[in-house]
Amino acid sequence: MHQSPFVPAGDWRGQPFGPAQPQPPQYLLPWLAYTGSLTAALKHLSGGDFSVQVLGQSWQLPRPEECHALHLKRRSRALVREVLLLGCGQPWVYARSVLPLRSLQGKSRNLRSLDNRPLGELLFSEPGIRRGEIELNQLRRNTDLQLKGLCDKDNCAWGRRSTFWLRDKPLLVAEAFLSHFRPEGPPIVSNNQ
Ligand SMILES: C=C(O[C@@H]1C=C(C(=O)O)C=C[C@H]1O)C(=O)O
Repeated sequence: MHQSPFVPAGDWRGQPFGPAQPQPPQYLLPWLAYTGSLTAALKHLSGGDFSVQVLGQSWQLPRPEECHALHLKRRSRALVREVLLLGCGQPWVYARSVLPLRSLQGKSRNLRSLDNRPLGELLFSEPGIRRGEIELNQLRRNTDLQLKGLCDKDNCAWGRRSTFWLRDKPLLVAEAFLSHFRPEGPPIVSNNQ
């Protein structure tokens, strides 16, 4: 049984976080709020030394909070894709995408067989793609798994999630920025990406 390396530590919340909430580190704020393609920004930051490592991609029952976000009935199955995005050979981002069957029909069927092509390259090439609100959360590492170099001492990573609408069908994408990810500035995208 595939175990997910991360689970949400709290509730997903829109921005800005209230003063009583734990605050993300300053250097991550522009990356957590970034509405463009994270893939394109990571490719620029890594000087092109970027790759996707697929941890798992299978038809599953999404988590209750994912079903709620996708307005899915509780017993609906979805294609759950979990990846690590690596920059300069280091794991920079963990991503979990939940793709309902009804969103993977017709022209969107190609999303079923992405392999190690980045989901973002396909989504952001679609002229009609829309992105909903970005919500933030801390994701807690599943300590049953021996995934090294992913979190700081508190076993948590700051993450975000948003729903993409492709041909009016929802896709839920969550990303967590890992301990190796230490950008010196905000996301920048090269002109040719
Ligand atoms: C949505 C994007 O796609 C990225 C690539 C993913 C993948 O290949 O599974 C998942 C989430 C994103 O980090 C993006 O680039 O913004």
